[in-house]
Parts: sequence; C-alpha cells; structure tokens
Amino acid sequence: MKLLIAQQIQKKYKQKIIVDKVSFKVNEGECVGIIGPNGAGKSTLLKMLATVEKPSQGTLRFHELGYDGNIKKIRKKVGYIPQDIALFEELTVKQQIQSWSRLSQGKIDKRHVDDMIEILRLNEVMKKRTSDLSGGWKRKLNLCIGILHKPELCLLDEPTAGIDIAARKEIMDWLKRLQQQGMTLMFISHDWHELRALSDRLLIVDQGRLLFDGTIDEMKFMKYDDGSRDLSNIVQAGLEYEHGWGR
Ligand SMILES: Nc1ncnc2c1ncn2[C@@H]1O[C@H](COP(=O)(O)OP(=O)(O)OP(=O)(O)O)[C@@H](O)[C@H]1O
Repeated sequence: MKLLIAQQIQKKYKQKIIVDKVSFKVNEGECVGIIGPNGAGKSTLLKMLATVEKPSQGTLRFHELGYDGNIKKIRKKVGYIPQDIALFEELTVKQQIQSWSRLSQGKIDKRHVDDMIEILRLNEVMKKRTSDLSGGWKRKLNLCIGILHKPELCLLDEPTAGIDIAARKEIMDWLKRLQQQGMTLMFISHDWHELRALSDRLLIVDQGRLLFDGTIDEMKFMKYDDGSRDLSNIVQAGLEYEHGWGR
C-alpha cells in the first residue's frame, strides 16, 4: 500500500530552484534512505514531506489525503526530526518528555514512549537538566520527542550526525525497532553503513533533482550521464563500501 506519493514537487526560494520536479512513492513499512552532496536539497525535500515547507509546484499525498487543506491531519500521522535541536533547556529530561507529551495533539501510547526511553537509554539521564546534557544525549532526546505521538511516517534529518559510535548504534537499533513495529521511515544520511543497514531503498538527490530511486544492489547498474563528480563520488564510495565494485 502506498503511504506517500510525491508528484513533480518543486521548491523555489526567490528564483532559485532548490528541489526540481521530484516524484517518488513510499510504501507502508518501508525504510527509505536519502543521500546526496551538501546543498543538494535533501533537507528542503524532507521539510516539504513534513509540511514545514510548502512546495512551489507539484502535489503530495499521504494515503488518500492531499497535503493542501489537510496539514493538521497529516501532522498527526507524520513525525519530523530536524537537525536542529529545539528543546526547553531548563527542564529535566523527564519534565521535557512530559511537557511534549502534553503538547501532543494525538493520544500518547505510554508503552511506545517507555520503549523508546529504554532503547535510547534515556532513563539514565531522566533527572538531568537538558542544558547539562552532552550533544549526543540531546540528540537522542530530540529523536524521542519527535515521535512521541507514534506517527505512521517518521522523517529524520541526519539522525546520527555528530554523535559517538555507541550512541549511534543505539539510534540505529531504535530505528530498526521502529521499522519492525511497522513505522515507515525516511532518513537523510551521509553514512553508507547506516544506509546499508537500514534502508530498503535509496533516493539519491543532486542539485535538487532525484537521480536515483532503487535498492543499493540496483545502484551498481547506475550510469552517470551528467558528469556530476560529487554524485559519482558518493555512488563510488557506496559501491566501495559494499563489495569493492567501484575500484
Ligand atoms: N529558506 C531558504 N531560503 C533560501 N535558500 C535556502 C533556504 N533553505 C535552503 N536554502 C538553500 O537551498 C539549498 C539546499 O539546501 P538543503 O539544506 O536542502 O540541502 P541539503 O542537501 O540538506 O544539504 P546538507 O547535506 O548540507 O544538509 C542550499 O543552497 C541552501 O542554501
């Protein structure tokens, strides 16, 4: 079953095209990785899917709901975790989770929340003030808060950026657990290990365009016809990571 359908979506800031007529579909329960060079338009694409930005052109549908006129309903079903961390710094972790749960428009499933707290090991820092947490802990807390309402689709912008290997593994395990529970995931990453471990499918974005939509295994048949060095390097790195095909 299709969960999300993007048709020819475009985003312009002033006259500059940031996302250029991108179309793709996401099935229920799928995990889609998004990769591309810096400034390619990945975050802007994710923001449109999250209803944070409105496409300048094109259409987005979530199940049978068009994004136009249904933003409130869609936000209940979609979780978005941006790179920036927006937390109440003066609250303890426990208060933070309680406050965001109260602010949530949907019903909170306590088991889901407890499960996230456990797997992200947030119970170790429950009494700490948010302002006293390290960057990695803040990121984990931010991730937990972004999907307190147990959305059907979770959109993550570089969920493991700038954190240590142990915490990264916890986040990966947590994402796998969410996927096993049936959540549909889309995540931006620059890390082939993560993309390989989590994604069923890959979207490669460059200069606002969708250059590839398929499995990592299908990627080895990809032809570069636009001479994009950055993209070739990204694909090359992926292939080298896989089996040394690119060497
Ligand atoms: N609100 C905005 N106004 C004007 N330009 C913007 C705005 N947001 C993003 N851009 C521009 O759009 C381009 C793509 O940005 P975006 O953050 O989507 O790229 P990205 O692929 O996520 O990059 P990175 O991997 O570095 O995070 C950049 O050139 C950026 O400067």
